[in-house]
Amino acid sequence: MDYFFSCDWGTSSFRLRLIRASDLVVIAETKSSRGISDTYKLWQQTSTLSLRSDFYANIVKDEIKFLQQDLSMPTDGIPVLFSGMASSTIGMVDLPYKRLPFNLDGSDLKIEFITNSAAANPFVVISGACTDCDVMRGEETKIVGCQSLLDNSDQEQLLILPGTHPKHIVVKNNQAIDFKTYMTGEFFNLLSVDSILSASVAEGGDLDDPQNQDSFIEGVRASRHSNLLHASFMVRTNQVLKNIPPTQNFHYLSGLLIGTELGGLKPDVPIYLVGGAVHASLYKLACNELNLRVNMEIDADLALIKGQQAIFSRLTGQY
Ligand SMILES: Nc1ncnc2c1ncn2[C@@H]1O[C@H](COP(=O)(O)OP(=O)(O)OP(=O)(O)O)[C@@H](O)[C@H]1O
Ligand SMILES: O=C(O)C(=O)C[C@@H](O)[C@H](O)CO
Repeated sequence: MDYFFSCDWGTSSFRLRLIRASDLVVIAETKSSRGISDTYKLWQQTSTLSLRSDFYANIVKDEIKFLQQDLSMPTDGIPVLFSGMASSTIGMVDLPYKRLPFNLDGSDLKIEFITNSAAANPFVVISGACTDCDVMRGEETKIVGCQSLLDNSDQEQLLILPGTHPKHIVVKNNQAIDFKTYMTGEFFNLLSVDSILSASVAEGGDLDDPQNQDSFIEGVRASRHSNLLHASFMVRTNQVLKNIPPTQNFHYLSGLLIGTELGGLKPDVPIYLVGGAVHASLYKLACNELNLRVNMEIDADLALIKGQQAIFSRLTGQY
């Protein structure tokens, strides 16, 4: 089998890609807002009608059908590899975590094959990892995909994975040994969409615009010397008292939250930034302002695909 479907089913979005395994080329992809959080709420509203796993599997089947429309090749039988919240308490199946440490080659992560006679594609679910007090689902697969780029030594390296629940993962000797989760992306969303501050922020301003960049850096600086609960209210007073435009305020809030997340990191530990283009620019700017050294930037989508391929090929001996 020279193809696999890569499914990254996160808290807030669903991403499905058809991958050619030999060279990791993305043949087709789709992204929707049918994240696990909304899917779970939807299933609860209709729970008398279907089993949870069937309800989720039907969404995947719909998305494969959608991708199939523009494809000139059959996709029946191609395995779907799931990472992320698909294996969580609110996901398709609830799988136990691998307790840290885990090996960066993916050899000790937990995997489950789901057999569903009605599905044309076998499902393979990669479970998450945990410590005594923290959990991750999805990021462990990305870390496996980063392995070849990391330094296999006893020096600690810090992998920062921005997103809804950013992770700071400590790696050494080819193992992930510790991590911490931050609510940065979720707080950003709650504050900018659901709080009183929503009236004072607007998306859409470019970070390359010097005024937006200055506002972002002002937010990062405020995170160093001011209390978060006080400094976040400045988004409102910036607008009410100083007429700061909402697009600039958006960047101030972003800088404030990202700066708060990064505050307290040790400057001597090399950082590997594993994110998409938008987050990478923001985090690089914040690290620069906080005198933190970014050793390397790694594309998070590619890391995920490489990680899934590595884990699946260990299981099947294929690819
Ligand atoms: N300028 C910004 N500053 C801080 N956070 C942001 C900014 N723009 C978007 N975000 C946050 O980034 C998150 C979305 O990014 P991304 O899609 O990479 O996250 P993810 O973790 O992969 O998502 P999922 O929830 O599907 O797992 C949202 O939580 C959003 O609030
Ligand atoms: O395992 C869970 O239940 C999580 O909430 C993990 C979550 O933080 C993801 O790692 C990123 O969204």
